[in-house]
Amino acid sequence: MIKTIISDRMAVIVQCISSILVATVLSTAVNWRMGLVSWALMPCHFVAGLVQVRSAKGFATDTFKSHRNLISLTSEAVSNIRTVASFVQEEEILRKADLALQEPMRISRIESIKYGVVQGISLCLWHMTHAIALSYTIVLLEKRQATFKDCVRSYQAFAMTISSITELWSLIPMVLSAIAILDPALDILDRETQIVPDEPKVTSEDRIVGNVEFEDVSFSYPSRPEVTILDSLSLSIESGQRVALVGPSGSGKSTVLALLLRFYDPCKGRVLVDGKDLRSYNLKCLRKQIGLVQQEPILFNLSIRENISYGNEGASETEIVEAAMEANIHEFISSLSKGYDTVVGDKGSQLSGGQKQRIAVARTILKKPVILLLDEATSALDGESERVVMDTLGAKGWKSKGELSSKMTSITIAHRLSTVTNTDVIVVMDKGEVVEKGSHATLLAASNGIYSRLYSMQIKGAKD
Ligand SMILES: Nc1ncnc2c1ncn2[C@@H]1O[C@H](COP(=O)(O)OP(=O)(O)OP(=O)(O)O)[C@@H](O)[C@H]1O
Repeated sequence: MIKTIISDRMAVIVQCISSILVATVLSTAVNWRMGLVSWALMPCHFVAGLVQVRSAKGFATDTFKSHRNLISLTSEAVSNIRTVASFVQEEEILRKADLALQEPMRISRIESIKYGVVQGISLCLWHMTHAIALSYTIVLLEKRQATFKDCVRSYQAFAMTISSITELWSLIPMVLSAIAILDPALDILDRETQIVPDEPKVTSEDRIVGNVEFEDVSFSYPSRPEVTILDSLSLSIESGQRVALVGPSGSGKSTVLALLLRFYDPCKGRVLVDGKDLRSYNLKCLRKQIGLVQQEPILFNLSIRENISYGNEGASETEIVEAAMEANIHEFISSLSKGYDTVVGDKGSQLSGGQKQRIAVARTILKKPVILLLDEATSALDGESERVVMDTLGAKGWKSKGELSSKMTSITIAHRLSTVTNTDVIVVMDKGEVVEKGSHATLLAASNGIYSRLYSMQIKGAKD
């Protein structure tokens, strides 16, 4: 609609405006008295048009808002079609869609009637101006203040302005609909990030080694500022260390990763990498050195090769295959008839959860991050595959600051504790605080601890 307005309608709008100007000047040039009448009647046209526009504006905006509910319902239902089908919610979605359409229909009915009445009134006003102009032409003729020829010419020129004004106003509702569509889009485009108002330039200092420190960090999400998620959390991780974050759901584990990636800034305290506050780093440069694999990996409707090399477009075929081997997915890819050229479908829908996770791990391995963040990244893998992937990741090390770091720093979040028994340090979180910290053996030895309780429960569950 915006394209139509800009490319087609704009030309008509310019044409109308120039016709109005030319016709009024022409009418004045032929007979100045008639010209003055044209000018005098012009405000009537505009008042009529203004009334129309005001009614049209409400019409366009309200229906757009009500349709937005329907659009969000439909797109959500389509993208989550399996969940909808498994809960047999098709009828319910249709019912909700029907309900969502009631409001636009009601508004449309009322507004159409209102719009029709207003349109009628303004047309009546325009015809009245015709009548006034014609009556005045007769007066001029009777008083012999103009010849019949000039009266006809001048009146015809005046009549041209009316048709142009009518056409101009009839385009206004369409322009307003386009603005109603454009407004929310521009709102999003104009949003400024609060994270990097003044991004520092990239310096050699921005190359990191991978020491991480949370210094007395407190945090609440901007959408729920009254709920404290992290409460004076302090945590120190050395370069190359493999750390696991465990604890009850909602204890703030993923939030720790979000702060490290600087998706948010802490409300209190500091997050430091190599002793330097995250806020002093060039954000893009910092994020390039941190790899994140999430539980629900985001794959694109592209080939497996393109999905693995996403963000590393320059990677060679050998590097891609190596990454796939390390993520324990090469064998599966090779078994496909199109191999690495297989397209994975929308959001990777043609792959299993574990295959998607391994492709996401391969993508991150290819990125060669200095710090690796795994948020339930291997939860969909069977025990054997998970062990292979975790062992590969645990042994990884990249060149940083000109030296080969022994291992990359990794922070792993896992609910399945068997995933993290081999890590150097296990940090147990509860209600946004670190409540226990140590190796698997140390934490298990404290028989009253949360970790040992969680672990025995999982072992018992597995045996049962
Ligand atoms: N974007 C957000 N806005 C508001 N609150 C949020 C947001 N994301 C998470 N939370 C809240 O923050 C708290 C901590 O969430 P977080 O995801 O860090 O926990 P978690 O320990 O990783 O949980 P899980 O193990 O279930 O993934 C939760 O109570 C959650 O409801």
